Amino acid sequence: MGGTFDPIHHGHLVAASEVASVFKLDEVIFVPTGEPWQKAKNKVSAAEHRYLMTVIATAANPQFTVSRVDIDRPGPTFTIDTLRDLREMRPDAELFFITGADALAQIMSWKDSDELWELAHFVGVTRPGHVLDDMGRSDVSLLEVPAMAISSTDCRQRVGAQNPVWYLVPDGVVQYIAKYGLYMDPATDHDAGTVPVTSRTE
Ligand SMILES: Nc1ncnc2c1ncn2[C@@H]1O[C@H](COP(=O)(O)OP(=O)(O)OP(=O)(O)O)[C@@H](O)[C@H]1O
Ligand SMILES: O=C(O)c1ccc[n+]([C@@H]2O[C@H](COP(=O)([O-])O)[C@@H](O)[C@H]2O)c1
Repeated sequence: MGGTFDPIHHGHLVAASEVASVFKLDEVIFVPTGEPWQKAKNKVSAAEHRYLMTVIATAANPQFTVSRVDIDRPGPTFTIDTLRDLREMRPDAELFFITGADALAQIMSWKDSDELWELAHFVGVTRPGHVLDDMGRSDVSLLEVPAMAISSTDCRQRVGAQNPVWYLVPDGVVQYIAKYGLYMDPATDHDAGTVPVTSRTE
């Protein structure tokens, strides 16, 4: 499952869990984007913060892992590169790409969108406020997941307005946001505080 995860929230986790169960997946790899080129650059938190929040949020589930492929690859993040890298790392795996209704609706604007379908099976999940459409493709599956009307935008705005994000994001992520002072000033860049250094492996 790819995402900017700024921050990761329970909508992401419920969607991943439901797809894993229905499609009997061995593992769900969360892949935080490096530079999400379709989002305003100065409005996205440092990749290390987003990566670490994703690690914290997924730590309790043995089926969930986090990959650095997108944040370690320089330049804008394209899913075509994500899937090629994952395929190289896991040549025997059958890949599924989990995406919400809003992201799926944009897929034809993604880089090399014609070639994406050969690299993975796409699973589009329902998301409150968005229409889920498989674009008539047999290589896209649609899945209704428990409705979680949560967005990262809303979580950031709540922190900026000093409203709680408890139970919208995992507890450890609430604490991480407070520790590094993320999203405190909605008028400025999210990249507040010192970015922790992590090792550059998968
Ligand atoms: N509440 C949700 N239910 C189902 N899918 C979701 C939900 N929130 C996000 N997704 C999906 O998860 C993926 C990553 O989303 P992303 O990290 O951009 O979160 P977001 O909440 O949409 O962020 P933002 O509000 O900053 O745009 C996308 O495919 C998106 O459609
Ligand atoms: O490949 C592209 O051109 C492309 C353009 C926009 C988004 N994506 C991917 O879609 C996923 C969700 O992105 P986002 O911006 O909604 O967090 C994430 O894995 C992104 O890398 C991919």
